[in-house]
Amino acid sequence: MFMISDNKHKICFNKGQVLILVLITIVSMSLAGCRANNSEEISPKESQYEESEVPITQNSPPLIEPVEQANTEPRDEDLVRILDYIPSVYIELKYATTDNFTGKIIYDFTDASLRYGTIKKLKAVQEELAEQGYSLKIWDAYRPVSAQFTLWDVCPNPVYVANPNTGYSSHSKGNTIDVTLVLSDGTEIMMPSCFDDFSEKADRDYSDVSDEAAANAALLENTMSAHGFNCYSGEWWHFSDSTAYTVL
Ligand SMILES: C[C@@H](N)C(=O)N[C@H](C)C(=O)O
Ligand SMILES: [Zn+2]
Repeated sequence: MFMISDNKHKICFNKGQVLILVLITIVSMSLAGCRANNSEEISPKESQYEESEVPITQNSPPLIEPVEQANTEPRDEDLVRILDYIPSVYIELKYATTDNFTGKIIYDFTDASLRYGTIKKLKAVQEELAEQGYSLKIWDAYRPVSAQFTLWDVCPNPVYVANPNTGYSSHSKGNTIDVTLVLSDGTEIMMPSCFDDFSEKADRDYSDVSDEAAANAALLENTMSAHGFNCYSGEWWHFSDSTAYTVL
């Protein structure tokens, strides 16, 4: 027999009751411990953090991050950000906005990327143009195959959009750009047509545009050509590195 007492009360327990009290105390303490451990694992703060770590979309370019390069020069076939190597170039990716012939956002990234080997050639173009007061302005560079299907759905004309059902656009190989010419301070100049103007003004026969537009288009074409780019006859803005790569 056990007894607990204060000035006014006395409570007596037999051995069985004491044993039950001890068991209840042990079970309560271990349940409290479990709850404490679990609350550490699934605290709201941590679960929110994990959700924000999943921003990758299927359209993201398969870029080689500078950190992976460990201060060494990339390999020619590495897909890298153009601005990391040619910071003076202007970039306005039309398919990252609704300001393109589809009226829709075609891909969800805003970094323009190309093969490093192609960027080296483009850098030489930019330097030569800068000496004359001009700069490149890039409208499109690496383009995922999924984006090509979207463009083809809206404009199934192989002169203006490469058919992804029968081959790949060279944009999806990371060695091709859609580019125009501007002044070094970014001022627009006369060119044969707007981007993706799918009319006769788009081709490289400049006899149907003003002398000024023809001269500017010729300067862009000749400089790109001199540094190893092939100039697509159907679109004055479309250039491919003469070095071939596979689809990414
Ligand atoms: C859609 C246009 N900007 C373009 O790049 N056309 C060529 C032919 C392509 O789709 O590769
Ligand atoms: Zn193009």
